[in-house]
Amino acid sequence: MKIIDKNNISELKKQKNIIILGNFDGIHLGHQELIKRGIECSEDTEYKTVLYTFKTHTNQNIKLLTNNEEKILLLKKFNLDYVYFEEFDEVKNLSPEEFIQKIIIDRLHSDKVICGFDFTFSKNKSGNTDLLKKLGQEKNVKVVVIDSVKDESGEVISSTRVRKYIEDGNLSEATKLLGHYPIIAGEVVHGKKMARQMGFPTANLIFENKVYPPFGVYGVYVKIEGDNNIYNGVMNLGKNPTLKPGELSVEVHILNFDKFIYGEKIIIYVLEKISDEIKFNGIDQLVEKIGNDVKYWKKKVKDEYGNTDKTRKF
Ligand SMILES: Cc1cc2nc3c(=O)[nH]c(=O)nc-3n(C[C@H](O)[C@H](O)[C@H](O)COP(=O)(O)O)c2cc1C
Ligand SMILES: Nc1ncnc2c1ncn2[C@@H]1O[C@H](COP(=O)(O)OP(=O)(O)O)[C@@H](O)[C@H]1O
Repeated sequence: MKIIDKNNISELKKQKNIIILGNFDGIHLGHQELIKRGIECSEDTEYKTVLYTFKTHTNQNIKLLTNNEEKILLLKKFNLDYVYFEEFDEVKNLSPEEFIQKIIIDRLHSDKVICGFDFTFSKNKSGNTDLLKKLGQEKNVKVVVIDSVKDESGEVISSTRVRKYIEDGNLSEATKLLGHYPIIAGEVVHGKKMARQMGFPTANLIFENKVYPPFGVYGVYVKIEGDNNIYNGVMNLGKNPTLKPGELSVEVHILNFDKFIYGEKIIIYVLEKISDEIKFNGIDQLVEKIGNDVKYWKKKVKDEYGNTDKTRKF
């Protein structure tokens, strides 16, 4: 899977491409169905698959489930040929005709696109799937529109619903709609070097302006780039009221692990909440509390998550 943008696109001219269109925030089960259908359309043909998405989401007023790096990590498990990141500013004022001619046909060298039932495009979202089909006929571009994917109660799966579940702390429902655990990924940065002294070193990630579950301590899995193991861990997400008041952080203590991983990329899969963040008056109480969180999670992992590889949702 190659990551490309408009400056890095010459390869697309070597073949015809199927374009899979959307924002793809979260890569939930609806997105996954669309991707699979796009890949199916390319099978036994000379076509390559290009997932077309945006460097910045088309709606700038919402917090996102996934930054671009997280999106790429989640897309890796599909057999896509390319992921193309578009500058939204460049296409947002195009007319529907211009979008098809300049972007789909000329830029992406395509005559086949696939999108979801609610896809909109062009200036002021003036283009919808009907118009896309109509323009496609005129310009010899085949347009496939897939129906909405629903959950077991018949409700349409959407990024909006997943955002709400995560912000409300309903991680099991979010995981159902996503088809994978909610993830937090990034590069390990330096913290205040206090956690190690307490006996629980934590790998810190930058706290971003994105959708997070409510502040607190969570049981998680951790994957480190270049390391095939899946580690258990406990993550503290929040304000660190005892030691770093006012500082927002994401940090994870990885169980049975003792290596420096500064600068390395990790993915945290968030499973369930263990406890709230409490403000203590002394470090001893904090150390005891963290110890209890770790003990609780170790037991839970052993009793409930141990040997359940088949049910893990990565
Ligand atoms: C499992 C776990 C539970 C934590 N619970 C709390 C808590 O209840 N209250 C609190 O003020 N900080 C809590 N923390 C945060 C740490 O006390 C501390 O701020 C942090 O680990 C220092 O990190 P640093 O040295 O990496 O900067 C918790 C951390 C972990 C790993
Ligand atoms: N079990 C572990 N879990 C998380 N990080 C660990 C662990 N063992 C060693 N480390 C390393 O130690 C660092 C954390 O130590 P810590 O004292 O919390 O420093 P910092 O404040 O810089 O995060 C991590 O960034 C990582 O490189």
